[in-house]
Amino acid sequence: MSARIVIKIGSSSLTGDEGGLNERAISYFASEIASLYKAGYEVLLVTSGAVAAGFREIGYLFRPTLLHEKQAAAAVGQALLMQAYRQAFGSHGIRSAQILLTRNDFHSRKRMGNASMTVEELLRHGVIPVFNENDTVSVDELKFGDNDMLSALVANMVKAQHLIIITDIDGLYTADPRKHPHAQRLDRIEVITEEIHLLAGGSGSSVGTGGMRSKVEAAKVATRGGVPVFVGRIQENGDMLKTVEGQGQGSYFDTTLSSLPMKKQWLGFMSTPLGSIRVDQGAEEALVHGGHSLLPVGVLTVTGSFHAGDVVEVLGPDERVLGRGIVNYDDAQLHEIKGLSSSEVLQKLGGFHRLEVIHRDEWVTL
Ligand SMILES: Nc1ncnc2c1ncn2[C@@H]1O[C@H](COP(=O)(O)OP(=O)(O)O)[C@@H](O)[C@H]1O
Ligand SMILES: N[C@@H](CCC(=O)OP(=O)(O)O)C(=O)O
Repeated sequence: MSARIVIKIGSSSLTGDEGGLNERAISYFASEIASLYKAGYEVLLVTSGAVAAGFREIGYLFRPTLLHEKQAAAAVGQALLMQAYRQAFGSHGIRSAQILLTRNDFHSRKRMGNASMTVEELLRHGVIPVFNENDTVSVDELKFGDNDMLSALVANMVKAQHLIIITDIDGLYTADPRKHPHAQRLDRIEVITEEIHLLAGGSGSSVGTGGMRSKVEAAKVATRGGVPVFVGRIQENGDMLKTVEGQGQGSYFDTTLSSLPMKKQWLGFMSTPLGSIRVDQGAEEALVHGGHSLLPVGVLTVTGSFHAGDVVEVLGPDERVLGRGIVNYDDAQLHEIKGLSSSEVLQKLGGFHRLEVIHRDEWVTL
């Protein structure tokens, strides 16, 4: 199988503050992608830009901020975006296809399976799948918002060899260089620590959404799924191939030593938690560092309404998210047994129940 590359292009690289599509940029990116394609890579594109491309045509003076206005602008702009890519790829003899997804589609393993089969079929026929969020049906609380996370989930779904996130800046700096001109670029990031997260700020332009923060989040998800990530800029002929070969202008994020199997990727990054469980310091230590299961004795508080088998989020004593797991009790039972020792739980519920609240095999540290 030839190497698979997922490329994400942000709004800031495709449009200016005044909106509308920069056709020159699209044809440049298409020719760079065509060079990868012709070199034998399987390419998948995740593109933003629908809202930015459409808002002027609909009559808004600035990029809208209200959900229904963004959705209307995206409905106009998505067609313009696909038309531009279709033409640009077509001039290199390459066909393209549109795939619109929502966060919800990743929650359901069945829908993800269908999306994945469609993508495989397109690739088999040499067609480049072009993804964006399905803005019309995404509701605020379930939106990707920016496409960085969408690109990470797509990269994991297709088991890509690289995720290339193209933006308007040449990588992650020690601070936003628009505000801190002396900031230094980080060329290689082996582990995405809390400090790395703190370096990354929001968007610097009025058309971009997530800024560097959402790119680092996305890099974390992709690298934990075994996909190395590049975040940076391309601007000259041949830059895309150079970037894939490790010579790009930007930051490279290495994969983690033990990448998560698909089941745990789903649990950690795609599932919907139906409640949360706050645990004490000892339980946090056991779960996060000790590789142990969560026992009732460590549970402090329980929120939400869930059944055994559902996904819940686990918080530390300070309410920081520690991870997610599949819970073995429903919320009412858990309220009854929280803080109890194992023998007290056995007395209360009898010996037929699994003792662990979350088994370590069904747990992901985030
Ligand atoms: N530490 C940082 N290093 C580099 N860029 C940063 C940093 N923090 C914030 N940014 C901002 O992130 C912007 C890129 O994100 P964004 O505007 O969302 O682009 P895109 O539309 O490509 O997703 C940069 O232009 C920059 O202003
Ligand atoms: N789905 C939206 C993405 C919004 C957006 O700005 O994303 P990004 O440029 O990746 O931060 C669109 O196409 O306009």
